[in-house]
Amino acid sequence: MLHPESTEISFKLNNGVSVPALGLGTASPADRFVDTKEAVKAAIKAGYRHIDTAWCYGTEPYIGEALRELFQEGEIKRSDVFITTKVWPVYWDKVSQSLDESLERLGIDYVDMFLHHWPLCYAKVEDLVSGISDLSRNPVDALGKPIYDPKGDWLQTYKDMEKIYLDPSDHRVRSIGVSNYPIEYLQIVLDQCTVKPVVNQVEMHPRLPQLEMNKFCHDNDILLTAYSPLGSNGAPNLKIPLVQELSKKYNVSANDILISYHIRKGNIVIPRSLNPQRLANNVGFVCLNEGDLQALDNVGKINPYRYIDEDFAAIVPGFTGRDKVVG
Ligand SMILES: NC(=O)C1=CN([C@@H]2O[C@H](COP(=O)(O)OP(=O)(O)OC[C@H]3O[C@@H](n4cnc5c(N)ncnc54)[C@H](O)[C@@H]3O)[C@@H](O)[C@H]2O)C=CC1
Ligand SMILES: O=C1O[C@H](CO)[C@@H](O)[C@@H]1O
Repeated sequence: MLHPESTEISFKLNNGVSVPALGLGTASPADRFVDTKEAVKAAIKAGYRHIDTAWCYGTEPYIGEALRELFQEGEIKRSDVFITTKVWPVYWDKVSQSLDESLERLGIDYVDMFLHHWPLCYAKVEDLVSGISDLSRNPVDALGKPIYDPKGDWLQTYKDMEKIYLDPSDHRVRSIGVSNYPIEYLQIVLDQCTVKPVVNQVEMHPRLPQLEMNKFCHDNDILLTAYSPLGSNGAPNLKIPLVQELSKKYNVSANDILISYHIRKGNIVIPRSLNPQRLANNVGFVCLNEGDLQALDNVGKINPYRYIDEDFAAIVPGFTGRDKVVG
């Protein structure tokens, strides 16, 4: 049976904007920031039309360089590519400034999707102005404990994003959404804000199937974006026995199974790779059947496992703040 490639599938956000289902993740390790530029170029040449980044990743300038060259070479134009960036909790009350910094680094004048990265508020630290250092991104005290802003209000960040989105003279964002919001926080947004988030970007894969979140979001016309679909560093999810089994059954890569799992459920997915060959080879979409999807959900239904569960996140319901463990 013929299927489109994952790069050819798109969804409609609740504000009517179209989003390619497959995006390129760009939380590259610090020693490979520079390789992000070639990865973006390779991804675009492989058919990707969606790039996920964030102020805190430090990769925006490299993505910007790639885009500039792609535009100059006539490979794509700005409107052909969907760009997401995010506001980090140190900028919880400086949303407009964060957006401007991201746009400048990316070398573009609007983003397609602007997300609130985490519903928490960090304190500002002195070296913030000198760039994205570890401390400016994740301020900690002498004991290594996260320093939150006692006056912080995470909902204020979303409300400030709304103001930008709703201002008819401000064209910097085409849609706004959230990330790492538990259901109870999404409900607060639905009750107290005007603009419904277009997505909630959360960790999601067979070991963390997010079934309740998936139902809540789809019932409320919010898409999910699955981050760390391969299990983050080292791609441990590729080794899940059922994923291996399905890859044999459908004669595709394990990567294609993990990506198709989300797209088949109507969700966006943003795997990361800096390897041009993998980027080109891993765009196969498999129309997994209901039984396959349920079996994949069952992998983590009873004992869900988060790969991204950092110290600072412990104050967000559902996160424990334990150190990251790559399983
Ligand atoms: N909103 C948020 O808080 C978060 C968002 N993200 C976003 O999601 C993206 C994806 O998540 P990540 O945690 O980066 O991990 P991921 O689950 O995409 O896995 C990346 C790892 O898999 C490896 N890999 C990729 N393709 C492979 C293949 N075919 N075979 C073998 N290994 C392969 C990569 O080299 C890398 O080590 C990020 O880059 C970022 O854009 C990630 C974490 C948190
Ligand atoms: O997006 C993100 O990436 C890092 C981990 O890779 C995490 O802290 C943040 O949410």
